[in-house]
Amino acid sequence: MSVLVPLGGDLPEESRALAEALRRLFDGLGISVRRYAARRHRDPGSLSRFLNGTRIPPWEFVHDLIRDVAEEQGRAPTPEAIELLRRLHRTALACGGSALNRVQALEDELADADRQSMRSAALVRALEGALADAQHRAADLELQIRQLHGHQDRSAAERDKTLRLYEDQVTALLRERQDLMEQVEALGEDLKDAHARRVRAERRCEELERQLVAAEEHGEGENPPVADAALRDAPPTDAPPTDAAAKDAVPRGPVAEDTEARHGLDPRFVFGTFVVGDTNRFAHGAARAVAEAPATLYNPLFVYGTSAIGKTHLLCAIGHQARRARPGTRVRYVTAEALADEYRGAGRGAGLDAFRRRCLEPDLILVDDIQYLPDLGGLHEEFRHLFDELHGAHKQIVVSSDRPPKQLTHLGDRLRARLESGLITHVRPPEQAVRVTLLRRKAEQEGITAPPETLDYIASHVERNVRELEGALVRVRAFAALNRQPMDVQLAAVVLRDLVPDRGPSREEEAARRIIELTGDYFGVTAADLCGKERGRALVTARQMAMYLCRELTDLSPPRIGQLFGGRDQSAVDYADRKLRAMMAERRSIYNQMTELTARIKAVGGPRPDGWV
Ligand SMILES: Nc1ncnc2c1ncn2[C@@H]1O[C@H](COP(=O)(O)OP(=O)(O)OP(=O)(O)O)[C@@H](O)[C@H]1O
Repeated sequence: MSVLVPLGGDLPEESRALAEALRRLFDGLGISVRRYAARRHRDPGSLSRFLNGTRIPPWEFVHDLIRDVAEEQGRAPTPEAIELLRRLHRTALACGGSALNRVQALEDELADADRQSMRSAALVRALEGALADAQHRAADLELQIRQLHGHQDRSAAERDKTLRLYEDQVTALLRERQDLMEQVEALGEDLKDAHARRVRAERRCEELERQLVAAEEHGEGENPPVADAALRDAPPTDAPPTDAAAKDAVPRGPVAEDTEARHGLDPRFVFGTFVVGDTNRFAHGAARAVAEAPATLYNPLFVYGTSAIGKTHLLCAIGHQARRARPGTRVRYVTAEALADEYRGAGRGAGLDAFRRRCLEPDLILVDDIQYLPDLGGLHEEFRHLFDELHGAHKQIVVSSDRPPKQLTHLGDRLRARLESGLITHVRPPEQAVRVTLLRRKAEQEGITAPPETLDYIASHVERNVRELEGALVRVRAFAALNRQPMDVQLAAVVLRDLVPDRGPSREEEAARRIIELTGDYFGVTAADLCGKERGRALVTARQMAMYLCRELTDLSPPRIGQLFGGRDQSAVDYADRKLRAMMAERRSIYNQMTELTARIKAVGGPRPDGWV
């Protein structure tokens, strides 16, 4: 029988809930903690801590336990049971508060995103194969048809004869060709969807990797849990400290967190922190009007523009303001991608009904990035019906996209017509004055002291994307700190040289490219693989080695190296550096490979002036 350890009274509720569920599962095994620990080669002490809620186990442990119990009882675990425990586990980690919990949660999430990315990649490959097959077959048919027509063209007498002879065949071929063309078109659409999904899954992986690196750095050596409240009440790192922001700011703390989780609005994105200029004044005005009087003026409101110019910010600001103006307003912010996931998970019958209820519940629904809404065999039509019902019930709909409705051809004419039926506003990349204000704010938040001319310089060189703009400031500051130099325009110019396009590759860049090629040759993969997104274990290690070598053997900055590796972030390069150092110290095989590879690179010779090769 299991040894039941009493749950501690002062544990966070989430850990208690998880521990209780684990204990119930464990009871299903009908053996003691000690025997189970021996069977699974685990420490009985930590097993007891998992079961009494004083430590949160890794997800693999929970998963193993589910499987063992199911085996013991002779039936497979239901997906619902697994999903329920998964949710409990995530919640417990999120509320656990320690840096270790956060790292673990991120690792779990990364593994999920990784699986999703691999599934999408496999789907893309399968669709590409099917599409190529269909196209070949269509070309084949075309040839056959032309040959038959050729027969017919020989002479009038012969044509009549051959026509009769081949008529059935030609008709059959034409029909098959028509079917194939339709198939090709459908496959092309599916492929586009799969590509988009894959890109998003990869972006998610990269984002999670960055967070993981940051969490690992932050949590190095840290084991004692941070107080829950302290963690949750901490202000967001980039919350602007302006008066306007403070006035608009959404109250934080456990209660606010709970409601944020439900309506999905980012607490930082309020009107008070939105900088208005000529390029977004109209969109901002429309957004304010909708927030003050939902479903009266512009319904739907459609906001479009390129990446990172404040669309999500505006959508969330509408949501916050509507809730503030009319407490009790039910708001929901959702990305098209999340909506699609929900639809996919809903299935048919009761699941679909629940999905519809959730969508129809809010008084104000904000759908971000509608261009990513896949059809999934019916979602476009479903969304159209939901749109009609929401609109008919005088509920406000706000939609964002990277292009105007006219160009959203894949959504179909009827859905597009609805998106066009309200007010359409275009947000353009911010002008210089707005960019400078954004930089000044960012500098204030981050405690960066930079002369105005440096901010002007950065703003005039990074024009199209606010994320990149703010990233540039952070990079200039980091570079200045590392080199103990003032943040003047000359230094900014050096750093931004890496970011500003239209330069031919420098000698250093050529050297890095050579390193990438030679590393690829060494591991039997191409340079494109190393700079690509595939994430097999062997490929990841090879990629990290190449990054490490670029860092060691060239003078390129980490951000520039990241860019050469398919536009990766500096954190990926830093992570590769740390990981490789650790691996070389621990594994002789890696040390040997690095030595051999370095020798090969040096032997081949290269363009670097100081003679490294
Ligand atoms: N005018 C602005 N005022 C204040 N912050 C802004 C403004 N424009 C963009 N930002 C900031 O830039 C970042 C990116 O903006 P946001 O996420 O809203 O972009 P987006 O247009 O939705 O991009 P994407 O299409 O890639 O999702 C956010 O931190 C946002 O607060």
